[in-house]
Amino acid sequence: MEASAGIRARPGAWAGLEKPRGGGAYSARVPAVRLTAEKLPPRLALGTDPRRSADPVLRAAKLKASCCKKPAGTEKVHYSADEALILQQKAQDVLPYLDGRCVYLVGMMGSGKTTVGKILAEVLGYSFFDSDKLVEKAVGISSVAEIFQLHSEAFFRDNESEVLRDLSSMHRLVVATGGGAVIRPINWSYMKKGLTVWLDVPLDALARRIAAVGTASRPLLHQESGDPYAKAYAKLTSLFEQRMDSYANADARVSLEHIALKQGHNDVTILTPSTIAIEALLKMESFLTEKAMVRN
Ligand SMILES: Nc1ncnc2c1ncn2[C@@H]1O[C@H](COP(=O)(O)OP(=O)(O)OP(=O)(O)O)[C@@H](O)[C@H]1O
Ligand SMILES: O=C(O)C1=C[C@@H](O)[C@@H](O)[C@H](O)C1
Repeated sequence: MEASAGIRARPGAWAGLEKPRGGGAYSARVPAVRLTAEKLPPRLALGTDPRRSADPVLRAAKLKASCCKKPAGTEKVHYSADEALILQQKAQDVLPYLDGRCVYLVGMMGSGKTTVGKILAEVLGYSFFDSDKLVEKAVGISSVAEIFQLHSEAFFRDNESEVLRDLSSMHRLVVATGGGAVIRPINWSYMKKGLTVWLDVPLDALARRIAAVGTASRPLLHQESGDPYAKAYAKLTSLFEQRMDSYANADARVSLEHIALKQGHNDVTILTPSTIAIEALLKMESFLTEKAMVRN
C-alpha cells in the first residue's frame, strides 16, 4: 500500500523546496496525502461514524478527507539555502536504504514530532500523518483531550494501537506518533515494520514549549491552576521516568543535547526544526547503513 506526496519536483528545484523571488529562506509546502481505495488500511476509514463504510471507494474518500483537511500549501516550513541543500543531499542518501519503509517519530509530548516530521516527509517525498489526528478521525471526536474526557485513556490507547496497526501496512509515510504510543509493546510490533526515530529533547525545553502554548490540548499535563511551566515540568519528569526505556527501543535517537554539543554550545532552544531534521536523516542513515553491512 502506498500514499504519495502531493509535491512534485519542478525543473531547477528539488522536490518541494521553493526559492523565493528576491532571495531569502527556502520554503516547502507540507505535502498533501493522496490515497486510492485499494491502498486504504481498514481501520483508518472505519470509524464509529459513517466513515465505517464497507465500500472501499467511500472509505478512501473518507480517509483522504481526514488527511487533507488543510489544503496543500497552507503551511510553510522555512529553510536556509544551506539547510535546503543538506536536507536534499541527506534525503537522497537515506532513500535507497529506506526502500519505501515508513518512518515513525517517537518522543515526549512537544518534542517536535509533528514539526520535524513534516520536514522529513517533504524532503523524502513521503506523506505525513499524525497518529493523534487519525485517532480523532476514527473515533469521530475532534480532540484527544475530549476523547480522554468522554471515554478514557484506555479507550484512546486502544484506538491508537488500531491506527498504528493500519498504518503499518502502508509505505512511504512519516508518522508523528502520540507521546505515549511507546508504552504498549504491540505498538512496537507495528512500528518496527518501518524505521523508528526518537526525538530526545531535554524536559526543561519541553516544559517551556508546552507552557508557551498551554496545556489544554494535552490531557496528561493539564492542570487548572498553578504555574504552567512548573506543573508541566513535574508531570513530564514522571512520565519520562516511566517511558525512557521504551523510547530507547527506537532504531535511531536524535538528541538535541548532542546536536548542541556538536555545534559547540549547550543551548537546545536555538536548534531549528530543520537542523533537527538533518540530524534525524544522519542518524537514520547510520542505522540503515550499519544494518545493511551486517546483512551483507
Ligand atoms: N526546534 C524547535 N524549537 C522551538 N520550538 C519548537 C521546535 N520544534 C517544535 N517546536 C514547537 O514546540 C511545540 C510542539 O511541537 P510539535 O507539535 O511538533 O511536537 P509533537 O512532538 O508533535 O507534540 P505532541 O506529541 O504533543 O503532539 C510547537 O509549538 C512547536 O512549534
Ligand atoms: O504522552 C502522551 O501520553 C500523550 C501524548 C499526546 O500526543 C496524545 O497522544 C495524548 O495526549 C497522550
